[in-house]
Amino acid sequence: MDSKQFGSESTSQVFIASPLMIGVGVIAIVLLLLREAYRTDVPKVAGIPEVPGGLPFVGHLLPLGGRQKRGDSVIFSRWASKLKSDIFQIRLGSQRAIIVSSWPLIKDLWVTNSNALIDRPWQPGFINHLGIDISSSPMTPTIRKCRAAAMKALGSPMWPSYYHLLEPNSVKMCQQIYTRGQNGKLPTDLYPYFRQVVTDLCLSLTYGARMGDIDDEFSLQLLHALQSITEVRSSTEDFSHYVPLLRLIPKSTSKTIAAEKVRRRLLDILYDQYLEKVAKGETVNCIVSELGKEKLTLEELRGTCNSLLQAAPDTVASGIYQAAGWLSSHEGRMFQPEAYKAILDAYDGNRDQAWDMAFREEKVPLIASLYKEALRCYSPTPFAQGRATVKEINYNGIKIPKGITMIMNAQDANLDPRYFGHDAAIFNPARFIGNDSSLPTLAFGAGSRQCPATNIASRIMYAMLTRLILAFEIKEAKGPGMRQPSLDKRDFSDVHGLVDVPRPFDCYLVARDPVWLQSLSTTRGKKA
Ligand code: HEM
Repeated sequence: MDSKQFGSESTSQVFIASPLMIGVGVIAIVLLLLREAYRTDVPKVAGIPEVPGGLPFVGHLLPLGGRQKRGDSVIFSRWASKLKSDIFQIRLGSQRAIIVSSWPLIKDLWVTNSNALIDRPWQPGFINHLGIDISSSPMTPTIRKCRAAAMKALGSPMWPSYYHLLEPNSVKMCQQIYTRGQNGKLPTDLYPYFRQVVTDLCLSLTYGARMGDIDDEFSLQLLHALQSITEVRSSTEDFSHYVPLLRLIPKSTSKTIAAEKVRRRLLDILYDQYLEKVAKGETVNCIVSELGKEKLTLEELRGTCNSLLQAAPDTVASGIYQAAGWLSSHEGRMFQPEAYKAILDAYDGNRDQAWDMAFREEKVPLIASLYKEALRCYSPTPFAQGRATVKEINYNGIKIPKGITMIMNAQDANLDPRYFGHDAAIFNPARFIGNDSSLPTLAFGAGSRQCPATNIASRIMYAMLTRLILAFEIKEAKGPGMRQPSLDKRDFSDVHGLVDVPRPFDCYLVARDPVWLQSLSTTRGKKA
């Protein structure tokens, strides 16, 4: 056989093999696509209605993730009404999820069956870039240890060591608002102020750092990175987190990877600063200094710190901000004199004492009720955060299988007239007076993975609102270019991930007593 012959034979062999291979390939791909199109991690659950119209591959993802300029809670709520059912199932790509929207059902499942709902669903393409992350991980032994360390750092025995941060920061905040806003002549956006106070606390309790220790650019970069990660967490925006086939397409980078790189670099700087302080002989009390004592590895400690820093700034700031937005509205302005009087009455008219005690006790039922109502009406995390079952639950004869995603529609339940009465849609600041329930709203979730910061976040909200009302009259900023607060309970944010960041608004803050305000010391009470 000459070389020419050999060449032509080889070509014809390839020519014969190719259609066969292509045919087999096409059949394999079609079969794979058919299998993938409707495959879910857990089969359809009998006895729970499914939202009709689920598409191949993506299931019910299409209207979610803010693609209709509405949060997932609002879409869930529409589906619940259409199906006339407080419990239904959907397909998030290949992830089957059960959505629950009534208070009694959520209580039965999240609280009564707390142990069965202790895991979090895995969000591939997100969580694998974050390292240890309490909020998004199943309850592994590592997460259990980190969560215990977080609970300890956030527990009430630790609060006295945080007063020396919160108290001066909130004084500084009020004095800055007064000066920069020229005592109500210029409009003020309160959000950055609230976020600053909470971030400073969290930096201190995690890495022993302060916002003041670091320049503005650093804080802004850190806050931006934290917010970018929060926007992706539990979000249905990115199909590839739910559709396995899409994860086969290589991604050179993503928003999460970029934000995590920045977050890691900045937190490494904070960690190095901590080590420098220790090397100089300073005593720094923070979570990182517990290394060794808590039997956590360095990576676990960092994971704990990152999880707290990640969860805190926007949630707490969002809660206080919406309360302040309502206070600046027409109804809120009518309420302010009553709130001011209630605070003074609780302290026999002693304004200094009322100011001093704001972080130390919740003595004014009306203010406690105000922050709870703000959290009810404007839940910063409207669909809490998904859970995954670790065992089968038999619920009224329905078998909810192990491994399924469970999502509470906290926003819907918080606004449910069947639970809160005919005026559930109205912001009533006195609603929670006399209600000492340990679960007044579902803003912090419920059960085994309820927010570990529920109490401290509530106290911060209480104290910040008390001080704001003592210091200022808050007025709506009207006129050209002025932004009004978004007070629609189901539409106050343009961010549709896990945390709703309220739309910005302006207000005027007029000091009730400028001399008194300026006389306040950033230590405690009045300047000497
Ligand atoms: C008003 C403020 C806050 C709100 C509305 C809020 C809301 C929530 C919600 C709904 C969850 C999920 C709960 C569940 O699955 O049942 C959660 C979890 C969590 N929150 Fe908060 N949170 C707030 C403030 C904070 C703060 C200040 C921190 C830290 C300093 C924090 C740290 C965490 C952590 C670490 C988790 C994960 C717990 C786990 O998965 O075991 N949160 N939060």
